[in-house]
Amino acid sequence: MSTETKKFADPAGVAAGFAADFAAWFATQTQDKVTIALSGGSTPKMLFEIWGKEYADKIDWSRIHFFWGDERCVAPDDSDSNYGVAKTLFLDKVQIPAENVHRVLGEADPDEERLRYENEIYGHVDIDENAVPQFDLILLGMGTDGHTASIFPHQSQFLKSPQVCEVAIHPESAQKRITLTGPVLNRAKKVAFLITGGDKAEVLAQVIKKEGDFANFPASHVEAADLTFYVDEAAAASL
Ligand SMILES: O=C1O[C@H](COP(=O)(O)O)[C@@H](O)[C@H](O)[C@H]1O
Repeated sequence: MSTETKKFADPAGVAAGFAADFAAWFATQTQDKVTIALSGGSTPKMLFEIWGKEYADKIDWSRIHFFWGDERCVAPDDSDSNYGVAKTLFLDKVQIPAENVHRVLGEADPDEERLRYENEIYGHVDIDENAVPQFDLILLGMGTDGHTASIFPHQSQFLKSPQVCEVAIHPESAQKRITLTGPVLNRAKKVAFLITGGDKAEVLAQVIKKEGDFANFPASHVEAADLTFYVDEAAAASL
């Protein structure tokens, strides 16, 4: 297992740094189909803008199949939709076949969609000997409460779920979400966290140093074979 932390001056540096590493990594991927689960929230927006503007012609997007690590149970045109954000900033700006974009149907019944999305993943992603899907790359973020994907501290049982996806509930808004579970995050060939902002510094330090309250933060439990934290100086202030 290799874990690395890459520090950049600011959020723009994090996005540009990850985009450059991503292009170099993608160039090493020889398989026909590369499977990637995207993160949501605000942090990846700069990355999506960079992909849409600077990498539209530099990456063969048609070889990539995109999924989501988590999605809010809202319509795709809702400003809360993780898919909607990626579509506007990036997917609409690159040459990618519609069938390569595997969105969570946030507008559907969450329990039915959880199962449908699991099957969608099983239909396109390599499966290991224990029936756990193995994405080539999973992008993650982290909330100020240490949640990652939509695995929140009050639903930490999802870190060990036998299912591919679970229906999560946001602790404050009670918004339902569909999230990948811990075993799927940990089975990915490569995981990259993008984390920015001083409000995440204390939690990030505990997650990376495995100190203090780290065990209560779901992000601490991501232990993929190849794990990199892309952080800005503000988030890294307590490292
Ligand atoms: O709700 C979510 O939160 C995390 C962190 O989001 P951010 O806005 O602080 O970047 C995100 O990684 C997750 O995908 C998202 O749905």
